[in-house]
Amino acid sequence: MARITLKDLAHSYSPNPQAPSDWQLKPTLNHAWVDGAAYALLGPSGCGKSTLLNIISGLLRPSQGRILFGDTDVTDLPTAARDIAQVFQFPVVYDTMTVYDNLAFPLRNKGAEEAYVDTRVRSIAGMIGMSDVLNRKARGLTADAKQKISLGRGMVRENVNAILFDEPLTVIDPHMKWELRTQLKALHEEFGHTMIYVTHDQTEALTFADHVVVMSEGEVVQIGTPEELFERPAHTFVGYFIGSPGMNLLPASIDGAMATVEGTQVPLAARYPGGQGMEIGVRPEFTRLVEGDAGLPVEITRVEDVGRHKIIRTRFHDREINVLAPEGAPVPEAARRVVFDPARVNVYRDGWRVAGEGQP
Ligand SMILES: Nc1ncnc2c1ncn2[C@@H]1O[C@H](COP(=O)(O)OP(=O)(O)OP(=O)(O)O)[C@@H](O)[C@H]1O
Repeated sequence: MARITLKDLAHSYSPNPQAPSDWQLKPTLNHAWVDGAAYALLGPSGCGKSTLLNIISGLLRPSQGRILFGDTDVTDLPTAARDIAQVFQFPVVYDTMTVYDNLAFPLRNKGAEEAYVDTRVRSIAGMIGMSDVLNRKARGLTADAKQKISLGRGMVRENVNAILFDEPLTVIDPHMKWELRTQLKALHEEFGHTMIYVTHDQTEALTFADHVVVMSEGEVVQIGTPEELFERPAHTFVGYFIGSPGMNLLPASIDGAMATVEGTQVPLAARYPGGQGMEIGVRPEFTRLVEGDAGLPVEITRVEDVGRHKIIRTRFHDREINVLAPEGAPVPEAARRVVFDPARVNVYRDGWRVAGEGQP
């Protein structure tokens, strides 16, 4: 296992990049990813997740910068020399081999002793729920089962530098996804591999990873724990992209501990520097619909029942403000204002979070 360092990294598929949009990974990425941690690369389609993963795996050489595993510079090493395991979107299994032999393959390939192979294969088979079918040929198994074998093969070697997963649950039945995500997390906790997991699905990222790397348009906009991304999104993109629905964002002017939105004052929990291009952001979880004269005047446009919660969609001038209310809570007829929990309001300038006085 290894710490992974991205040093002054950038990538363009064009041979002669000029404009910022010519860079698929914008100059420059500098990060050190902790040995033994589980990372998710999360972002919408086209933001550069696979490009970054392919640079880490050695399928792609970066246009600029270096990549280190521990203290070893691997930038010029091919994939085979990087000692990594990979799990792709679609199953990579040998149909004519048994499940057992498929799982054993990466170990035998490295010349492992058969006694060790046997212990390891049985342990992994137990964790992916395939102990009963070890002697069956992979041919004829469902796509789900084959992808479980792929996950098992990715996990079977103990001494890899990292395990890379590229949208590995795409072919898995929705009801199995939850189970496999949970199993992957358990496998990570048990074996402590450095894992990097690419997904555009926030639920997958947030349940699997200790550290979520949020990407947008070729940039890493935040690396944080699921809690940090929820509580303190570093960029409005993170606030909006993560959460269901995402963060409410409103242009505002800021004066000390008071924001003004379309002429209405909104109290903040700390003093902030003012400036141009300011916005406040507050999650629907910390937004309430109230009666009376305090708060932002809104019109309720729709109420959606989504299981344990209700999403109340409201309109404020030309913007939507969403309110999350408990399932059973009535929507008061006379409620025509929304208020925010001041401690949960984040302030942004030009899209980036500004810390209030005394705040992290
Ligand atoms: N071989 C290539 N040549 C040119 N452009 C490419 C190539 N591969 C990817 N791109 C472009 O680079 C950008 C980033 O693509 P990438 O596949 O890394 O994104 P992603 O976040 O993994 O998206 P997805 O989830 O759709 O795979 C996209 O605009 C894509 O069109």
